[in-house]
Amino acid sequence: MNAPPRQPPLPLEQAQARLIALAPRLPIDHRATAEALGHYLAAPLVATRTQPATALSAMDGYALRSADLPGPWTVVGESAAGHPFAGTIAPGQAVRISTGAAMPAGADCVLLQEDCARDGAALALTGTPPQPPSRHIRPAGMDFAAQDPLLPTGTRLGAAQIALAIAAGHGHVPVCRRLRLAVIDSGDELASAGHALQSHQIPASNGPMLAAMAAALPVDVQRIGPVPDRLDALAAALDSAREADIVVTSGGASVGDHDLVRPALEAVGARIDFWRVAIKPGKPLLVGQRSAEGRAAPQVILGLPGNPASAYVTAHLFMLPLLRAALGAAQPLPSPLHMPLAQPMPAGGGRTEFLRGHWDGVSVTLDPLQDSGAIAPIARANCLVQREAGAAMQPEGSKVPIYLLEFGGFA
Ligand SMILES: Nc1nc2c(c(=O)[nH]1)N[C@H]1C(S)=C(S)[C@@H](COP(=O)(O)OP(=O)(O)OC[C@H]3O[C@@H](n4cnc5c(N)ncnc54)[C@H](O)[C@@H]3O)O[C@H]1N2
Ligand code: MOO
Repeated sequence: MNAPPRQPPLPLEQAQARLIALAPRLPIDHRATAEALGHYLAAPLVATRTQPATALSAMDGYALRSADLPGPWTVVGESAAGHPFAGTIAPGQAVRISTGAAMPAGADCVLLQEDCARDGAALALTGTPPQPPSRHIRPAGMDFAAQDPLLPTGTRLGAAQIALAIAAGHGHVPVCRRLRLAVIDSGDELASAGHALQSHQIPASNGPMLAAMAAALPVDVQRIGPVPDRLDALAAALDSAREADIVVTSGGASVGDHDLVRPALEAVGARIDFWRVAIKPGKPLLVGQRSAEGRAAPQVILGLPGNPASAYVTAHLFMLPLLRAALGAAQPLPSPLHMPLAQPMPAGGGRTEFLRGHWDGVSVTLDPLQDSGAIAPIARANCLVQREAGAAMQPEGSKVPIYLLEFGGFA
């Protein structure tokens, strides 16, 4: 049998760009805005209304004409939030006004109630008038005006973006449909969580970890496995994942006799796009694609290494960016912060590394245990620290690129 030509591992950025270019674009759906949390806008958000639609008071007090300062005035009515004053203010008149209430016609000034005294309908200035007189007025369109572009395509909808879309008049927003992700644990040594273990077994922790990482995105996860190290079993697992937009496997991606993800992919007719990336941990990462009848876009299969830290790091660098790209994110890749080291960082090796670390808000400490098979360090880390291949030793205080991890550390 001819061995496949062995390409050198791809540089990280090249591998990420190739994977993102394969991301299946999902059909667009119009979802109720209040239910679109975590989705990405599939079109720019444009205001359909003006906010505020009319000038409002920002404080509780009295609306009046600044030309009449320093008073006195006669209070002729009230403007409360949702209940505007119907008339027009004439010279010498004032209207009781509350925060968020419409400015009456003719008024151009709000006097704080703390700066005046009222006796029946008589109102007198006791403090300092506002400077400028319009200080406590929110003009019409202060926030946005109808037709204003508010958010670009690819913006993630969090709480504030949902508030803006609702305020801008969008009861529904265009977003992709939810993504279908299949996560396959593979390895003869794996047992499902909760099962009694023999000494040669370990709990299958990667699948739940990867599903949890995807949970913040609009993704429905199908968990498969643990699947034994047999070609037919892996091919059957891949077959049961045929409806998924994206399949993520963990384990069996390396060069051992029982590393069968690659042959299984070939057995189910997938095309391997690339295998191996020059990063540590995570080198044996595998990317393939398969087309199927009735499928608009080929399914992407991402084979992550089995070592838990390798799976965790590659899920941050590849799985989440792939999911975000498929969901229409403008910026699918994570961006680093640059933070000072609390300790010297030893020289780099032959691959770009992602060390498990802890940022305490001031500086970054590297975890003493960097074995890619260790789970405790990924659970206490709140950041990944990037060290370039061949980097010289970096002294304490040097700024290094770090990637913050959600739910990281003991916080
Ligand atoms: N001769 C070589 N050996 C290895 C190489 C190499 O280049 N030459 N690469 C090493 C690197 S780097 C990595 S990373 C690992 C990855 O191997 P696999 O992706 O084939 O993973 P497995 O061998 O199946 O498992 C590795 C390790 O992880 C544990 N594991 C697997 N799945 C899970 C899971 N779902 N939950 C928890 N733990 C899991 C598994 O028990 C093993 O301990 O290969 C090196 N070898
Ligand atoms: O690249 Mo492997 O992921 O070092 O352990």
